[in-house]
Amino acid sequence: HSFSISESDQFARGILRLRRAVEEGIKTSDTTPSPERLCPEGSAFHNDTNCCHKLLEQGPCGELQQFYQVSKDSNYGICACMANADGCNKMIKTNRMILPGPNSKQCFLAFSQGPCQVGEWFILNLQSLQPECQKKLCSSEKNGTDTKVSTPTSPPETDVFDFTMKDQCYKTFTQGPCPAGQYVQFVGTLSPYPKCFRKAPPTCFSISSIGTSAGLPCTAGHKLLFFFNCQSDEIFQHFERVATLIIMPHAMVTGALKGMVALVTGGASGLGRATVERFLRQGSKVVICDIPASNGVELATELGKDSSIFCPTDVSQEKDVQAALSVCKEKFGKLDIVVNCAGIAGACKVYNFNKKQPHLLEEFQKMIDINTVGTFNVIRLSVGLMGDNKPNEDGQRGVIVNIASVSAFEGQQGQAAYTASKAAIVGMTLPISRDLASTGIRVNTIAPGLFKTPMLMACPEKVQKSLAAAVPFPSRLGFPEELAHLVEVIVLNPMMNGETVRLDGALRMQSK
Ligand SMILES: NC(=O)C1=CN([C@@H]2O[C@H](COP(=O)(O)OP(=O)(O)OC[C@H]3O[C@@H](n4cnc5c(N)ncnc54)[C@H](O)[C@@H]3O)[C@@H](O)[C@H]2O)C=CC1
Ligand SMILES: C[C@]12CCC(=O)C=C1CC[C@@H]1[C@@H]2[C@@H](O)C[C@@]2(C)[C@H]1CC[C@]2(O)C(=O)C=O
Repeated sequence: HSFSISESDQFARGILRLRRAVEEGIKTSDTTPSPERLCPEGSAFHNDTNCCHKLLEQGPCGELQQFYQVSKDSNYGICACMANADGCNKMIKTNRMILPGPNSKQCFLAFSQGPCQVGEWFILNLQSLQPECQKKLCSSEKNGTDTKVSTPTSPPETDVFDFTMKDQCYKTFTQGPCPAGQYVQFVGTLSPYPKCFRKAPPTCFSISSIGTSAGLPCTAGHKLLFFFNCQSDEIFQHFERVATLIIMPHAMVTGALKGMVALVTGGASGLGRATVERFLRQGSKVVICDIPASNGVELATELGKDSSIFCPTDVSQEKDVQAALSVCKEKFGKLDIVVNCAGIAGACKVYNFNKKQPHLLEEFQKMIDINTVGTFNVIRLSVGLMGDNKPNEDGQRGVIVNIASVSAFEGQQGQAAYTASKAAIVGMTLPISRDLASTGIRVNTIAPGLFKTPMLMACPEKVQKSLAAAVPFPSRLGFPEELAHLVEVIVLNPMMNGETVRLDGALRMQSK
């Protein structure tokens, strides 16, 4: 028999089959290449595992997929070869060490599958080059003749960084170079040398690409997705889902909005902020409108002054919106997209029979003022600027996306004001789209269900849980990024006009 094994990503399995065949005494033809030679370019065969292992960038450890760990207070390091090749479950054990120092013993936390279990401390002994595993943490007691025994109270932080992408940080959810549950930050230019944090540092952010398991804390074969900004736990939870789902098409960066200019109200928080970040990732410029007390200034600085700008705006005020539009024109020259995310919520019954107190009229008016009048105000003023755009081949000059709520259809108890304010947005969508049709401006509305944003997080935790449990599938709160994805889809689909779309996991809200 001769075997022809393609160099696909199934290569590892192919080799195992070949080996088994050889063991079973089936003769291979003379032309059958050796397993070593079957390894695709960029990988190397390893006898310990019977697999081809992908090669990483040459790091200080040599040829296989490796991690290099250096203790906080010395140059002592260990190379742990833990290439877990596709289709191959075995780990290559640690077999090399770089110990450029005197005879020494030192404690390390095993953070990858090396000779010790993850989470165990081990002592490196230069003479034997064999680590001893210790169930306990290192103490300050002297261990052996030579002395340098660190007493880490937290896992050692590496101080060598090298990675292709910009600073980023995410929580490890599988056993990677940092223990699960800790945050990892990659910095630098060449290879995956991590820094482990117990908590995310205050600002850690940035790339937007899909990585693979190679060298990253994700199980082999899984894809790992990096998002912009990982300041909040929401994003980390998102990562966990990505790891289990393997792919997340809605997070792909396509550059589809390149060259466009967008104005997002309520852009400093929650759904608005996710939309701002997505738009920037997809190549557009963004004017972030939010109230002066928001963190819009810091956000725009963090996201980049060339492509974003914050305008302090109360959407219900004509002069504020005019000022934001002037800034938009001055800085970016035009306006293509408006997303009306600004909004407030609250809960108050129409009459409190215990206190004999009616719903405050000002409260009702304020809700309508911001949610409804604000949305209308931004639309009526911004279409003037959009109308100046040169129409595209479809005659389109701009797109408006409003954010209402499923409350517009199923308002809960205490939601008279909020529901009225959102139902009005749904109601105005069609007539405004008709008003603007001849100018080539589309208007659509999204009615979100329950999304994990500061607005909903303001509810008691018990309420959040019961609200999330009421969502049929997926039975959880939505991620702001999922809403932002729909905004982009609406912007990109030229036939989508005059419509309100629910995004709610089939939720139909109950009375309370
Ligand atoms: N989070 C959720 O479950 C849902 C939210 N929505 C709607 O989505 C929109 C965004 O809400 P979230 O991101 O969840 O809340 P959020 O509270 O995180 O964000 C709302 C933003 O609007 C800003 N804002 C409030 N009043 C403003 C004003 N007068 N002018 C300009 N900006 C103002 C706030 O400062 C804040 O940054 C709101 O209209 C909300 O009603 C709808 C359905 C569900
Ligand atoms: C009324 C809710 C739930 C009960 C509570 O303790 C507090 C609330 C105030 C914020 C409301 C809550 C719920 O009705 C869902 C909405 C209306 C929330 C504000 C946004 C909200 O998530 C939404 O619009 C859902 O469609």
